[in-house]
Amino acid sequence: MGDEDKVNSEHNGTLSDLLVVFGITGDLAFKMTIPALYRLERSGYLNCPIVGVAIDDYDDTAISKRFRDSLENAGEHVEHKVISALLARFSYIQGDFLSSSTYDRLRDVVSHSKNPLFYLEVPPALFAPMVKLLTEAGLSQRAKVLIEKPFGTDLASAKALNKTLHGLVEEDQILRIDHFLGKQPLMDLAYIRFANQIIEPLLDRVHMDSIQITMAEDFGVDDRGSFYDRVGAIRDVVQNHLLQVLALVTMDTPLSGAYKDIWDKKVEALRAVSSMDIATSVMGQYDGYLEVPGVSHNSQTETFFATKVSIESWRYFGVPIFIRTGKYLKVRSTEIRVVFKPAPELSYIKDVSTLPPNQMILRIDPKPALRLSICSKDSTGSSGRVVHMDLPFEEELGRLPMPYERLLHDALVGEYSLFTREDAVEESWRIVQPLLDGERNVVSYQKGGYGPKEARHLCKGHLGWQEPWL
Ligand SMILES: NC(=O)C1=CN([C@@H]2O[C@H](COP(=O)(O)OP(=O)(O)OC[C@H]3O[C@@H](n4cnc5c(N)ncnc54)[C@H](OP(=O)(O)O)[C@@H]3O)[C@@H](O)[C@H]2O)C=CC1
Ligand SMILES: O=C1O[C@H](COP(=O)(O)O)[C@@H](O)[C@H](O)[C@H]1O
Repeated sequence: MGDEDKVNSEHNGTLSDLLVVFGITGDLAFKMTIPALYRLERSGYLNCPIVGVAIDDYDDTAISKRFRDSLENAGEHVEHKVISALLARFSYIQGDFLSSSTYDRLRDVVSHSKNPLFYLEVPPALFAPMVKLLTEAGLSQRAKVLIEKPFGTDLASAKALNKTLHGLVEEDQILRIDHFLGKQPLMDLAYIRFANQIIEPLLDRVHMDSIQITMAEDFGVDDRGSFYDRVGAIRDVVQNHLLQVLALVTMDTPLSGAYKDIWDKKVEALRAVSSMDIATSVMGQYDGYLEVPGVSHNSQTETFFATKVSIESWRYFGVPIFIRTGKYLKVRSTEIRVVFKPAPELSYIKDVSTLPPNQMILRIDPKPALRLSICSKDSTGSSGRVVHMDLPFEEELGRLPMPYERLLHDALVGEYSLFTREDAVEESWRIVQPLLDGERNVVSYQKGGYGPKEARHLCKGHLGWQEPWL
């Protein structure tokens, strides 16, 4: 976020002059939105009034306490000047989201705004009814509506939700959030790819063996049992986060930096991805999951998922993409790993075949960084070995904004490239849909490893899953 972002620059979206956060007393607001707004205030990026709406009665004292508790929980050092400025621009409206009187009360504030931004961080069942009530109240004409995930629960419901919303507002008034897209390394990925002659030309079937995308978590579903048990890993993180990651790794160069051009290329990339197949997928459930409060005693929900997909394009034909994610794995790590084909085994460098092939790793979490693993020769002997060239982002490139800080800022200033269009959402449901329809075979796995052993076979003929780079 640079100074130029403070004004509506080349981004061609709308500069919002009011932010209304529906669900300001909720869990997501507590964990993410309030800290993000605080950071934006501290950086001087907030220029408009903010209204929070929820059902409980909150007076100024209760709001102030909620904000301070949230910031403390986020480990934020609270500066008096900053929190005072944030609270000064904040007001609270109490009301039921399903009652038209709430929107009548909101009208007074919204009538002073040319371009309001309505952020719906509310239970997903309320997305459509709330946009309808906003529209009936005459509040949506010049507004943008920022919608949390999940957007649908399968292809049919995502299409139905899109259809309902399109009956109320235009597609370009809707911004769908996926917080992974606000992670700095994923935003930098396009730059790293397209600004480097030594990287982009190598990302093709001639040079690449495969791509591995890993999102490993070393914790379980904890207190989210009843939510997670209805969702599972595929809906929770694959359909959205990991397919967005895949689109960013494989998309072609957008025609320009305009968000619509970027969206076009991402959708094109997703359209080329094969639908996932149960035969080349593994679903697992960690031992002890059934004892988590809120989880059904005979649950078949997957807490681990691994799969292989392919891309129907001249460029990537024959390059398998391996994707895996799971709770209670050995480490917390999210990374993209490009495995290159081995160098030819010439008599001059015979031992190169004993070394792992070159790899390029983009670590998204924790500690974003880029690594190139190359084969070199040990100066004390004649044998080869693998060495790493590492670029730690924060040290080299400066402070990284948190995803919600970036996304809320972008939504406010009209930079929409990090949001998701209807066709991208529907394409990603299309890709996972066979897994939702098919007969599921969920195998158990022990905590602290890398999921069920069955997942290892997926990479047969390739390098095999690599231990994440930590
Ligand atoms: N929590 C998380 O970590 C994440 C959540 N999300 C998504 O964000 C959205 C919100 O999730 P989360 O914050 O966890 O949900 P919560 O249930 O914690 O919060 C929902 C908010 O909406 C309010 N609310 C609910 N129903 C009504 C109503 N009829 N009238 C007025 N207020 C109402 C709640 O008020 P009250 O508290 O008083 O009931 C609360 O402020 C969901 O779409 C979720 O999928 C996405 C990623 C992560
Ligand atoms: O959306 C979700 O993402 C988190 C992981 O996000 P991260 O930014 O902390 O890596 C995941 O734990 C959660 O189950 C899911 O709902």
